[in-house]
Parts: sequence; structure tokens; C-alpha cells
Amino acid sequence: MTTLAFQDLYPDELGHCYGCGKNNDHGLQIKSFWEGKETVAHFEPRPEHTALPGYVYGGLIASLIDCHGTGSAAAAAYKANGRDMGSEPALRFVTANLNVDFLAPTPMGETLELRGKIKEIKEKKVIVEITVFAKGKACAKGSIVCVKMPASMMPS
Ligand SMILES: CCCCCCCC/C=C\CCCCCCCC(=O)SCCNC(=O)CCNC(=O)[C@H](O)C(C)(C)COP(=O)(O)OP(=O)(O)OC[C@H]1O[C@@H](n2cnc3c(N)ncnc32)[C@H](O)[C@@H]1OP(=O)(O)O
Repeated sequence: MTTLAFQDLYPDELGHCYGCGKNNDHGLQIKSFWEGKETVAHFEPRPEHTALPGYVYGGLIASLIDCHGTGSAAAAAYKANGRDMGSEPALRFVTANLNVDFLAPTPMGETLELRGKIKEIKEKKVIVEITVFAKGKACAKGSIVCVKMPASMMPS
């Protein structure tokens, strides 16, 4: 049995996001899953994601944290409501605030692991903390405040 990623359960009309849209051929298409109480995603940076030769661009790392965070927030909200993630009405979250600490240079040529912890969960707001590891070493740490998507942002 294959487990679908959180992002695979987003409806098609929300599949355009640069970081996580399953329908964005030019995007990162990150995939997030539960692993116990944590959420996890893996991503191997491509040559165009270089900052200095040999090191990953910080903006890419922030994008990965952003989309792993919003996906984790949606998944946590479904879980807190005892619902399956694909079920309607959809619970959708966007980024209100994103903070990233770059702890150590992130090497190219490695698969990055993002691990998310749900720090706070309310009806309208979820806070997720995410650590990015390369070869088991923490290279970046992010905190993201996710807020229920305003109806005005929903594609018509
Ligand atoms: C059928 C299956 C379905 C599956 C699930 C589907 C999920 C899929 C959903 C989507 C997928 C695709 C999308 C991915 C997205 C990737 C990430 C992005 O790039 S998102 C784009 C960048 N972000 C924006 O453009 C937001 C722009 N900003 C806004 O629209 C508003 O400012 C918004 C909604 C973020 C906040 O609106 P307010 O300020 O009216 O909200 P108030 O009700 O006042 O606050 C709610 C709580 O949030 C806190 N809050 C609000 N803004 C904050 C901030 N900037 N910093 C910290 N906290 C903040 C407040 O203090 C409050 O917290 P207290 O409840 O009191 O504890």
C-alpha cells in the first residue's frame, strides 16, 4: 500500500504552489508525511538551487520549510478534528509568518530531511517548528505561523 503525501490530497485547484503544488512542473513538489507525532519530508536540491558552489541557497531552504509547514498545519488540523485529510469541507492554511535560522552551511549533493513538530494548534492558527538536516546535522531551523486561508484567496 502506498501512503499519499499531504500535498497529494490537496485539490487540483490548489496544486499550483511553487513549493508543494503537485501540478507545478517547474516547482519543488515537496511531499510530507506523518512519522509518529512529527511530520517529515525529504528533498534533494538540484544544481540550480546553489548559493555558493557546494552549498544550498537559503531561499530554497526557506521555501521547503514554508511548504512543509503549511502542509503539516493542514494535516494537524485534520487530525485534531478526527478527519481524513482528503475529506470536505477542506481545511486550508497559508503562511502568516515565517522565521528561519540558518545554523550551518547546507551541503549540496545530500538529501535534506525536514522534521516538523506541531507547537500550537487552534481552530484558525497552527504553529509548526521545522528542523532541516543534512547528513544528520541540523543546518536550519524554522518556525511558521499558519492561518486558515481567507476565502478571498480561494481560486474561483
Ligand atoms: C480537500 C482536501 C484539502 C486538503 C488541505 C488543503 C490545504 C491546502 C492549502 C493550500 C495549499 C496551497 C497553498 C500552499 C501555501 C504555501 C505557503 C504560501 O506561500 S501561502 C502565500 C503567502 N501567504 C499569504 O499570502 C498570506 C497573506 N496574509 C493574509 O491573508 C492574512 O494576513 C492572514 C490570513 C495570514 C491572517 O489574516 P488575519 O490577520 O485577518 O487573521 P486573524 O484572524 O487576525 O489572526 C488569526 C491568528 O493568526 C495570528 N496572526 C495573523 N497574522 C500573523 C503574523 N503575521 N504573524 C504571527 N501571527 C499572526 C493572529 O495573531 C491570530 O492568532 P490568535 O488566534 O490570536 O492566537
